[in-house]
Amino acid sequence: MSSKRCTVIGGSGFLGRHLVERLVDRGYTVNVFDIRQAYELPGVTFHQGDLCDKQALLVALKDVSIVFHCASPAPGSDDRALFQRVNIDGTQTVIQACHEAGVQKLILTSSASVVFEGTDIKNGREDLPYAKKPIDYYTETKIQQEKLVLEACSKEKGFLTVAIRPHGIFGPRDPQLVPILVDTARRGKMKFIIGDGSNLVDFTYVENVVHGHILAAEHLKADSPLCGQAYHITNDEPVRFWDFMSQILVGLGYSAPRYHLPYTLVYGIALLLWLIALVLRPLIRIKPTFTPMRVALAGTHHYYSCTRAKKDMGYQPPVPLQEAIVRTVESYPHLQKGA
Ligand SMILES: NC(=O)c1ccc[n+]([C@@H]2O[C@H](COP(=O)([O-])OP(=O)(O)OC[C@H]3O[C@@H](n4cnc5c(N)ncnc54)[C@H](O)[C@@H]3O)[C@@H](O)[C@H]2O)c1
Ligand SMILES: CC(C)=CCC[C@@H](C)[C@H]1CC[C@H]2C3=C(CC[C@]12C)[C@@]1(C)CC[C@H](O)[C@@H](C(=O)O)[C@@H]1CC3
Repeated sequence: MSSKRCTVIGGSGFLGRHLVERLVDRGYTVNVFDIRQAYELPGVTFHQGDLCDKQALLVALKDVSIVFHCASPAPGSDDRALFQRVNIDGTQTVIQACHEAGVQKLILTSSASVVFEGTDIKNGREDLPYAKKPIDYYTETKIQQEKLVLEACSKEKGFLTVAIRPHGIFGPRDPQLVPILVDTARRGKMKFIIGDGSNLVDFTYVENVVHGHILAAEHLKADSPLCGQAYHITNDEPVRFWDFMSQILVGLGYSAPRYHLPYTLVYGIALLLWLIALVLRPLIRIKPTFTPMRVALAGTHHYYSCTRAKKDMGYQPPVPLQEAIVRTVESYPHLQKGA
């Protein structure tokens, strides 16, 4: 079995597609497994299916030595049952299918948010405990998913696993950060800075996240320190949350937020709106823009050390933050003001 045959589960998604493109450039033979086929690429074989379906997965894992698992329901979905089914039960199915297909390495896309509880994290390392009170179902199930994958690592069975924990991925084709930001600005809701605006955060360019995944796959060996470990992958350039948002907004022709609102006030309002939405759910579906999670992410410090990734796999982010912002802004001409 060639060590350059791999399957990307979730390969139609934002991160997954960038990963697939890079793998192809590096001479890998790539299968994509996803519930939808979003594009076509020479040399890539698509398998459409649900990762909870082991038989469908087994077809896509045949003769493959590396599996990248970067599928997940969208974090904004509030569907607890879906998160449980895909991120927990589905990941168990992925592990089982890897065993049956003789896959040697599984690289999971986890998230740095598995340790975030809505309060400041400054230069957080991987040995921080998992969040005891995860801020949403997405995070709750990402924690369980990461545990499952890391516990499955077995040198005896010849099945090695590692988890990559990116934070705040952005870049061309991102369906989330920039589109939500622009939509919020177009509705006139991006005038305010939550808190004093000094909170530092990691935003990570998608190509750097891809680089971290490929390094992890190539360094994961039975005698390497990567086995069964989690790694933060960031741009290693924490930035003020509101400076980052302002740069994207101004780059796209919108005004930067200017007026300050106290963090506790906005968080309280977001919590109240979330409760109202929950109570009214049987009658009407309301999706507030400023959820408690978004307010917490916008008003606290959350940046992470990637010293472990530098030491164990020689990670350095190839694309610096300023260049990444410019490339991202240029990639969204349709979201420019007035477009
Ligand atoms: N975007 C971020 O800021 C960020 C940060 C940290 C971690 N992550 C993680 O990175 C991974 C990729 O995120 P993304 O931003 O590219 O999301 P995305 O929504 O663009 O991609 C996820 C892909 O998974 C697929 N998928 C969902 N359910 C599936 C199922 N049951 N079976 C098969 N495929 C399924 C979707 O069709 C989609 O193509 C996720 O695991 C996410 O938790 C994302
Ligand atoms: C206040 C406001 C409405 C800002 C608009 C931008 C937000 C939509 C955006 C800012 C930080 C982002 C973020 C995520 C989603 C989009 C944001 C809230 C994640 C929660 C997505 C899931 C990842 O796993 C998280 C991670 O650990 O990287 C992201 C954290 C940052």
